[in-house]
Order: sequence, then C-alpha cells, then structure tokens
Amino acid sequence: MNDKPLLLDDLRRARPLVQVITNYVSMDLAANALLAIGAAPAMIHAPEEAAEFAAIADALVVNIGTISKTFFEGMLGAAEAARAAGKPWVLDPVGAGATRYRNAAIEALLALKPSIIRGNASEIMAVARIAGLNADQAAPKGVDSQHEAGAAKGAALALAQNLSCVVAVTGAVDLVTDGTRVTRIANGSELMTRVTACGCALSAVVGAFAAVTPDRFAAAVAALEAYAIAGDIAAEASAGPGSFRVAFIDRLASLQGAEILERSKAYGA
Ligand SMILES: Nc1ncnc2c1ncn2[C@@H]1O[C@H](COP(=O)(O)OP(=O)(O)O)[C@@H](O)[C@H]1O
Ligand SMILES: Cc1ncsc1CCOP(=O)(O)O
Ligand SMILES: [Mg+2]
Repeated sequence: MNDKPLLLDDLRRARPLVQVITNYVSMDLAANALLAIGAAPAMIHAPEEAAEFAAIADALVVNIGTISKTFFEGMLGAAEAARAAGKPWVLDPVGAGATRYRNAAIEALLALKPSIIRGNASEIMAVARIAGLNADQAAPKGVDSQHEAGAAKGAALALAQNLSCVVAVTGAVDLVTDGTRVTRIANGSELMTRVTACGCALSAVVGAFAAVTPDRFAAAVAALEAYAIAGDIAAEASAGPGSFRVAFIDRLASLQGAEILERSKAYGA
C-alpha cells in the first residue's frame, strides 16, 4: 500500500512545530504554506534565541536567501541545537554558487549535517561543488535554476552519499535521492516558477513532513508530491501568477490523500 497520503494525515494529526529561518522574500508564503498543509510555523532567527527555540521545535528549516551576519549566527546556533537534539533540519541553499560569502556559509552549514537539502538543479550542483564533489558544473546566475533537475542527478547522489543526507532537486520533474534510491515526481505547474518563494515555502513544508517520520527519504518524497499536486490543482483554476498564489494556499489546505493517489506522477528511476 502507498503510505504517502498517510504521511499527510500524520502531519495534520501531529501539527508539528516548524522553526523556519528564511529570507525576507519568503517569510509570508512559507508561514502560510505551513499553516495550510497543517503545521505550525515559527519564523525565529535572532541569534539570541534561535538555538534555544530549535530544541523545542519538531523540525528546523534554514534558508540562506537573504543571509547576513546576524541571520547566519542564528542559523549556525539553531542547526547545531537541532542536530544535538536529534531533530531533523532542512537546508535550502538559495543562490548557491553566486558569491563567495554565500558559498562559505553553505560550507559551514554542511558541516552541521543537514538531514535534507532541497534546492533547484543549479543550486544542488553548486552545493556539490562547494562540498568538493562534481566540480565541473558552470556557476548559476541567481536564485532561479539554469538546469533541469535531472542534470543534477550525479551531484545529488554524490552529496547524499558523502553527507549521509537526503537531497531533493526541484524543477519540472523533481528528483529525490538518499544516495541509493531515486524517485522522480512529474507533478507541478510552470506557474510555480512565476511566484517568488514557491521553492522556499516548499523547503518549509519538507521540514513539516520530516518532523512526522524518521524516514527522511519518504518525508521528502511525500512533501514534494503533495506540494506539486496542490500546484497542479491550483493551476487549473488560475488566470495567472497572482490568482495562482491564492489558489495554491487554498489547495494545500484542502488537499486529500485520495487526490494524491489519483494524481501522483511519482516513479522510481
Ligand atoms: N517547469 C516547472 N513545471 C512544473 N513545476 C515546476 C517547474 N519548475 C518548478 N516546479 C515546481 O515548483 C516548486 C518549486 O521548485 P523550484 O522552482 O525548482 O524551486 P526554486 O524556487 O527554489 O528554484 C516545486 O514544487 C517544483 O516541482
Ligand atoms: C528573489 C529572492 N532573492 C533572495 S531570496 C529570494 C527568494 C527566492 O525564492 P525561491 O527560491 O523560492 O524562488
Ligand atoms: Mg529556491
């Protein structure tokens, strides 16, 4: 039996508390996506309290989109505390490869062993390069991907194997790997690339799923699948990016296990 819809049900029953240290652009959408899917968001990043809160939260999500010295201090403290407490933590390496500062921050965060890394293909290739793997890829230009997710398969496998984590690469067809298994998910709408922070909010949702199962691979697959299917359904009733953003939050909230079973385009490869 397919257990993915059950993870969504588990999430809604547990209503996990997810601490999100994210960029200014995405704070609103990420918090609303978490509420809609059934989790409790807490956007807490100050270095004075981020680590203390990470010990209370069920999962932590760290997103470097608008990183600064203060944010970075909070991220390091919270990631260290989450790791020490055995809580899952998700890294979204927004804009990886773009600047030396961003790359150094990623290198320091990788040393704290993220449970799951979620990024677009260009970012995952850059993270692999920062980790000393797959050094032959061209640098990305900004926060949007220059590549299809499939192009990052080698980088994702190498990262997952070397860091003992799960890597989720998003794009038209998402790819999730734990270094051995690979699942692709062909759901989702192109409109998701025209609403800023859709990827950041997805990383927050990945944290919520990781809070309700010790199986990081299953958590990432279930999160990406639910998110992309909500995107499919929302796109059917949207005239453009503005109305899509509203419909998408509604569809995350109304999403049912039966819809996931019916619409899933997940396959092993
Ligand atoms: N071309 C596309 N067609 C359908 N869905 C997409 C496409 N590109 C991205 N998505 C979906 O949008 C969401 C965010 O992914 P992505 O745009 O890759 O993240 P980011 O915003 O971090 O670059 C994911 O659910 C992904 O499946
Ligand atoms: C535009 C932008 N600039 C810095 S962070 C950010 C948001 C990126 O969001 P996403 O990666 O989800 O597209
Ligand atoms: Mg992103």
